[in-house]
Amino acid sequence: MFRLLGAARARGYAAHMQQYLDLMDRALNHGAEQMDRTGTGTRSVFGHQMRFDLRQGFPLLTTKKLHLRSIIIELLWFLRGDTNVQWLQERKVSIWDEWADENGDLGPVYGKQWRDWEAADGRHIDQIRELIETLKTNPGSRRMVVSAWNPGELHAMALAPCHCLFQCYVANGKLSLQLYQRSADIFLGVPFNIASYALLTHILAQQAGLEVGDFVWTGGDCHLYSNHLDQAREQLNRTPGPIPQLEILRNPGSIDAYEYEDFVIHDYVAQPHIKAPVAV
Ligand SMILES: Nc1nc(=O)c2c([nH]1)NC[C@@H]1CN(c3ccc(C(=O)N[C@@H](CCC(=O)O)C(=O)O)cc3)CN21
Ligand SMILES: O=c1ccn([C@H]2C[C@H](O)[C@@H](COP(=O)(O)O)O2)c(=O)[nH]1
Repeated sequence: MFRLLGAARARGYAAHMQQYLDLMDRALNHGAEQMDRTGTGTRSVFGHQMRFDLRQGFPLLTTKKLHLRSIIIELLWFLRGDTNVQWLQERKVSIWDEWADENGDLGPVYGKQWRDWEAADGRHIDQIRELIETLKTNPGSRRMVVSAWNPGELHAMALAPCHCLFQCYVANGKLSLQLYQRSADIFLGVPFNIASYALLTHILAQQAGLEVGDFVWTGGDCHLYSNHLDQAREQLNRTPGPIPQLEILRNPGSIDAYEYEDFVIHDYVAQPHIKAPVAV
């Protein structure tokens, strides 16, 4: 009986992360060849959706080893409202270095827009605090949207937001979250983005006293860079492994009090890392 349940869960999970490989396969074999801002060239498709039932487990890619530490620290950095890479560098996370100026600044990117959106009338809007308040007091709301896409400040950002908007939804005590990602680097960025928003869903659910539901990933321009094609083929030859599980060791009582050490991933058995250059 337990063996059967385990097998069913593994099959469910294989379907879980198989969705990522399906997107990769679609771009590789049916994508349009495009030139892009970075001068690298891509194969891209427009419009794609994946759905991860977070009760089955945590959607961390097993067909290539991922550095979960960078993902957790980056999310905590967004939640701090921080937009300077110094805090990341002090924690040995270098994924934003290429885009920072000589002072480490990225301009008013995610952290700024999430925690301190400046309105035309001078108000400062903490979208994350307001979201948690609404999740607690009016979970049926259809307006639980957080946007990093601030057209008035795009010119000052080192990179326009890729994961630019998300919406929350509560039914039967379960929190679901859908992300709209306008531009998606399938090989490097997307595995990070899926894990990051799955983690955010767990954190928001904990703060609002809810269970987790689905994380829905919706992509706009979904592309494989031309210097990631061999790596993609290698990954497509691999089969997803069993589902890892996330444990949050304590409830720190506030969205602002999480620490890296609060998160533990269990049963993460991944195939070897595959290196790929990032397009700047
Ligand atoms: N072209 C491009 N793709 C991205 O995914 C991306 C950007 N640019 N610019 C902004 C951020 C930075 N992000 C990044 C940047 C680098 C890696 C990267 O090099 N990942 C390696 C090692 C990661 C580590 O050091 O932990 C990987 O193999 O996943 C991933 C995401 C996501 N974003
Ligand atoms: O979280 C992220 C951040 C960035 N990306 C990728 C998507 C694109 O390949 C580049 C951004 O270039 P644009 O010309 O601004 O679209 O970075 C990602 O996948 N995930």
